[in-house]
Amino acid sequence: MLEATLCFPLRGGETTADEPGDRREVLLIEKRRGLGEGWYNGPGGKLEDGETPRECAVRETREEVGLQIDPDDLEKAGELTFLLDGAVHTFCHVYRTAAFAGEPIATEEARPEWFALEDVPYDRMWEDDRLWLPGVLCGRTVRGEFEFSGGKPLDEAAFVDHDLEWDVAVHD
Ligand SMILES: Nc1[nH]c(=O)nc2c1ncn2[C@H]1C[C@H](O)[C@@H](COP(=O)(O)OP(=O)(O)OP(=O)(O)O)O1
Repeated sequence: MLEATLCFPLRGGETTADEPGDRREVLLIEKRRGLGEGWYNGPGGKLEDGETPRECAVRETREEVGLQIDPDDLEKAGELTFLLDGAVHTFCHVYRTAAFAGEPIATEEARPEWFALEDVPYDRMWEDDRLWLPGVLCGRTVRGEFEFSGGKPLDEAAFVDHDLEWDVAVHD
């Protein structure tokens, strides 16, 4: 089983009487290699030896788009289990943060792009994202299980079933 992370940096959000509503933006990456290549997702990746999930989310966000994040500023938002043909493929820790330093830059791994929350390109993301990411972006916590079938790699398997629990306690 792989352990991995996803991180969703958020910016903006000042509302006025004239323009109420959630006007925040989320930083997504268009992945240039690896699992989910060509799709949008948050920055993230697999844990390295000896690394905590929080450290991994900070490192991957720095390596993929050049943003600096203090690990204490990450807010844990979810725990997702991705199963492939009945076996756990990846356990993924999901974080969000409104605190970071720097401007996103494109790297070999990723092209960053800010999206208004109502314009998140779910048709160009993993099929499961539309089920859990909207809640995560508006501050909720989630625990989810997502089943894929049809053999490796996971991004070519069919998404067949899911189970979600909202507003759960998630640690670290
Ligand atoms: N069904 C799914 N929905 C989703 O939103 N993200 C998923 C997903 N299945 C995997 N991921 C994410 C979690 C994690 O951030 C990433 C893992 O992909 P990879 O193994 O290719 O990692 P990386 O491309 O970052 O590789 P490394 O840099 O070598 O760690 O894919």
